[in-house]
Amino acid sequence: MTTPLLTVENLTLNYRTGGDPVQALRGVSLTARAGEVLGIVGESGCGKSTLAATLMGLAGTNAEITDGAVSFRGENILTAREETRRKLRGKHIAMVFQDPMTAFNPVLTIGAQLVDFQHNSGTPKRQRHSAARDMLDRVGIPDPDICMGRFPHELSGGMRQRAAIAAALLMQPEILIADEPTTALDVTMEAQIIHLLRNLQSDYDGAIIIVTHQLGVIAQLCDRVVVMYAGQVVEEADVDTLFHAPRHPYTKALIACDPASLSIKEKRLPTIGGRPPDLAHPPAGCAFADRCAQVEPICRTAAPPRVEIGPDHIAKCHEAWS
Ligand SMILES: Nc1ncnc2c1ncn2[C@@H]1O[C@H](COP(=O)(O)OP(=O)(O)OP(=O)(O)O)[C@@H](O)[C@H]1O
Repeated sequence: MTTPLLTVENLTLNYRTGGDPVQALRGVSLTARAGEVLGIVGESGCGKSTLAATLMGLAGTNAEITDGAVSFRGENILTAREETRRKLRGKHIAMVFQDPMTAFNPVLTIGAQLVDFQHNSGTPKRQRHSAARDMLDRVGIPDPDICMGRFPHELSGGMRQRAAIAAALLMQPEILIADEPTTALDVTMEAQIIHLLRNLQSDYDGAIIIVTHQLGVIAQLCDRVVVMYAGQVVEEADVDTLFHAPRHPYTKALIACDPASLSIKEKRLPTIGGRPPDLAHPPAGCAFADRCAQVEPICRTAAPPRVEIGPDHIAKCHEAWS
């Protein structure tokens, strides 16, 4: 097993609101290892984006981390000085967002921005220019020289996302976090970006973390998967085990109720009856109990244990063995 690059331990985060705090992350633990693609999947509101932002040291201003650690190569990002965090973000951990426009300044050309993103690299401008051009080529932009002179709005959505991936990769980060990288794209573009990310993975030594609500993206891209529900990790497994031998009733329901969702054409997670709990008042027992087909009385009163089903396979459930 390779050493973890990033370790998240018992991460607990509340959003301060006018009323009771929203408990967006409730004891999240996971690891991302060099050379793997880790998927984080769950329905809207389960805490995926909060987790991704916190991994970048970018939790919102009303977010309060009340417990836990996020360690990159052994250093806790959460307690590091802002300068260290900025360096980590610029050089070691990069992020690609759902809307690639957010990666770029609309009034500067793609080339000017890609050159500028490397300003801390210490290399001369001409070298940065050719590194930018080569990276656009590597992410499959057909005419990188022309693209360098274009403004962001002059590119199609798919090309813009490629350019955003190029921007993220320019500093050769050890961790690439992609938050819903294909959600804003049409099916054809989406397939192309998945293909690109899969190809990148083969010659990338770092870890790629994909945050998505699409099981199809997970199935096509990931080595290992973390399933989140109501601010917690409810199951973690390698991708084959997750799809063929899921142990948490939430994962089972997602997969069983709509096998077609494994196609990337399906943009939504399959719907299962009921709704997740209000994270300002999560229940004492299992957060999934009200929607669970296997619910037992204990599920309503006691928090489920973290059960180790096998190597690298855990499920947080009272009924994980049934
Ligand atoms: N700034 C904020 N202030 C208060 N509550 C917030 C804030 N941001 C997110 N939340 C709440 O925290 C919980 C987790 O939200 P988050 O956006 O991380 O989930 P998500 O799984 O990424 O959902 P989506 O896919 O819809 O973005 C939700 O209940 C959400 O309403």
